[in-house]
Amino acid sequence: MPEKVIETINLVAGYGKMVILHGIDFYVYEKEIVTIVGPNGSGKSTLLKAILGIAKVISGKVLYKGKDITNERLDRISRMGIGYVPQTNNVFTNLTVKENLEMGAYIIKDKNEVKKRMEEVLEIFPDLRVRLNQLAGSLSGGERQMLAMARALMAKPSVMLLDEPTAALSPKYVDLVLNKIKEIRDSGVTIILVEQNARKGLEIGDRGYVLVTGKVAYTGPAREILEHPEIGKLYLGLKEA
Ligand SMILES: Nc1ncnc2c1ncn2[C@@H]1O[C@H](COP(=O)(O)OP(=O)(O)OP(=O)(O)O)[C@@H](O)[C@H]1O
Repeated sequence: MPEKVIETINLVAGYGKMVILHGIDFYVYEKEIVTIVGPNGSGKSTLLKAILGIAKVISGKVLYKGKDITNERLDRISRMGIGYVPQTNNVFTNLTVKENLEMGAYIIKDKNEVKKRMEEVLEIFPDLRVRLNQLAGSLSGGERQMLAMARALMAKPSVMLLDEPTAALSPKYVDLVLNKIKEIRDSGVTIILVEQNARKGLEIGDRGYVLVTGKVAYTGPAREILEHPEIGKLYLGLKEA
C-alpha cells in the first residue's frame, strides 16, 4: 500500500467556539493529487487550515506520515515538509521575485544549497527567470500565483496544500497554473488542491472530496465525481458534459 502522507481522522475544527468542520475523514497518498471541491463556505479552506494548525482542531486528529501533528505550530509544520500556498497575500509584494524565492527557502541554511534549489525551481517556472529582479508587486495575477507556488517549492516540501490557486485568474492562466500543479506532482510532490473551478480541479485530480456544510458529502476517484449523475449538479454547479 502507498503511504498516506496526510490523514485526518474524525476532524472537528473551526475558529474560536465556532465549529466549521464536523468530523472529516480525509487522506492523501504519496504523489496523488487530491482535489477538494464544494460550495462557498463549505469549509474547504478551513480543512487546509486545520491541517496546518491555523484553524483550531477541537477533536479528532491530523497525521503526517503517521505522526500526530494536531494543532502543531505552522512553522514546525513547514519544517516537517508541508508546504502551503494561501489564497491571498501569498507573496511579499515589496520584495523582488528572487528575494521571495530566497524567503521560501528560509529553512535551508546553506547558501549554495539555496542557489541550487532556486535553479531546480526555475526549471519548473522558467518564466520567472527573466523577472528575478522585478518587484513581486508588479507581476500579473497569474505570474504572482506562479511565484507563490515556486516560493513554497523552495523549501522542498513533500506535500503542498494549495488554496484556490486559480481564483481570479484569466482562463489562459487557469490552465497554465493547473498544468504546473501536475508538473509539481510529477516531480514527486503530493498535492492537496482546494479548487473553486470544480471541473478543471477534478480533471487534474486522482481522487476528490466534495465538502458540504463541513462534512464529506462524497469522495471517490475524481473522474467518478465528474461523471456522477447528481453530485455535480447538486453541489458543484456542473452541467452534463
Ligand atoms: N478566521 C475565521 N474566523 C471565523 N470564521 C471563519 C474564519 N474563516 C472562515 N470562517 C467561516 O468558516 C466558514 C467556512 O469557510 P471556508 O473559507 O473554509 O470555506 P470555503 O469552502 O473555503 O469557501 P470559499 O470557497 O468561499 O472560500 C465560513 O462560514 C466562513 O465565514
